[in-house]
Amino acid sequence: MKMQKVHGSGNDFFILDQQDLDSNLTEEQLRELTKKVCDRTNGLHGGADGILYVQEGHKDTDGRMRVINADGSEASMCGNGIRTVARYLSEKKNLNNFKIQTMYADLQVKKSDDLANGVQAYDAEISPVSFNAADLGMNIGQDKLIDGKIEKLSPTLKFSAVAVPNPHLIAFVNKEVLEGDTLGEIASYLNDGKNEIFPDGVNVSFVHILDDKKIFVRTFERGVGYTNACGTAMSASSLMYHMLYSDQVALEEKITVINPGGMVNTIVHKNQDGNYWMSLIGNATVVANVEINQEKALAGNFAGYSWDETGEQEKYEKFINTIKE
Ligand SMILES: N[C@H](CCC[C@H](N)C(=O)O)C(=O)O
Repeated sequence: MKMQKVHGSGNDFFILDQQDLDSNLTEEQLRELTKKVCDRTNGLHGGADGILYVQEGHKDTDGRMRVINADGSEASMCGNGIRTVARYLSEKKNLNNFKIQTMYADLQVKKSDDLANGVQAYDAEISPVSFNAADLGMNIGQDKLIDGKIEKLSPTLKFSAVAVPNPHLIAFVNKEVLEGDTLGEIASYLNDGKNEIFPDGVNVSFVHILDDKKIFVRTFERGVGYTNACGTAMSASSLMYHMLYSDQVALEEKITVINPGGMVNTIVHKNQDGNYWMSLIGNATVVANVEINQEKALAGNFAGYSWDETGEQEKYEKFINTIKE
């Protein structure tokens, strides 16, 4: 079985093309394989944040992406991941501008200018966007939450909840709170599988405004925990930045989003129907091509796999060092 180890802004995944399977996987096997492969301690070569499962897409698309989190749960979307799947399909089918089928939408993706030597980039549509509690799986006694309090979570912080379409809870904070433990405490509670506010969990992000049109986003992801970056979270945070600080950033203006794993650019759009959607532009790095015995991997036995590095990771790290200066 072949896979690619990839990342977008340091949010790392294995891409598994259904065509490369030794034998078809049941739904349960796909979840089990993901949990075993992604385990940071006993997994494949240091594990990953999830598996991006690629299949043939339906009409008017050139592929389908399913997102399986490291804990085996399935998500409706992955912003960093879809850029890497866009690159995978672009190179496999010689495409530059096409659509990828996801759980709730066929999303436009296109190759973007390299960010630096050897750092390829793609531009992905992030949509649909909803503020409705039902789309968020949120129970707070009201239908929307935009810059409002959830007293049970914090007496001071104000939150916004938006589905893109996976669910995000976002708070704008100062540097001290950004770097503190509050994010992990709130997110661990909301993803404990027992709380009544988000019974199905939620991705939680703290956002700190660095400068005009420049934000830092730190995310604790549903189904994973802290990640280097979360593409849908950075897109959702950019939308809330525009909505709550429209004096700083208007529609169609490029926002620079810094995260622990690197950076992306985002643009907030509004279509004729008045619906928001975002562009998420950032790296799509292939770290290595991997070959492993499928049956062994399903049993969590990773002896004897092949790991063929592309050399792109060191070019990505060189690029990151330039933006951190
Ligand atoms: N953990 C997310 C899915 C992965 C999203 C993230 N990796 C991204 O880049 O958008 C969820 O359960 O909704």
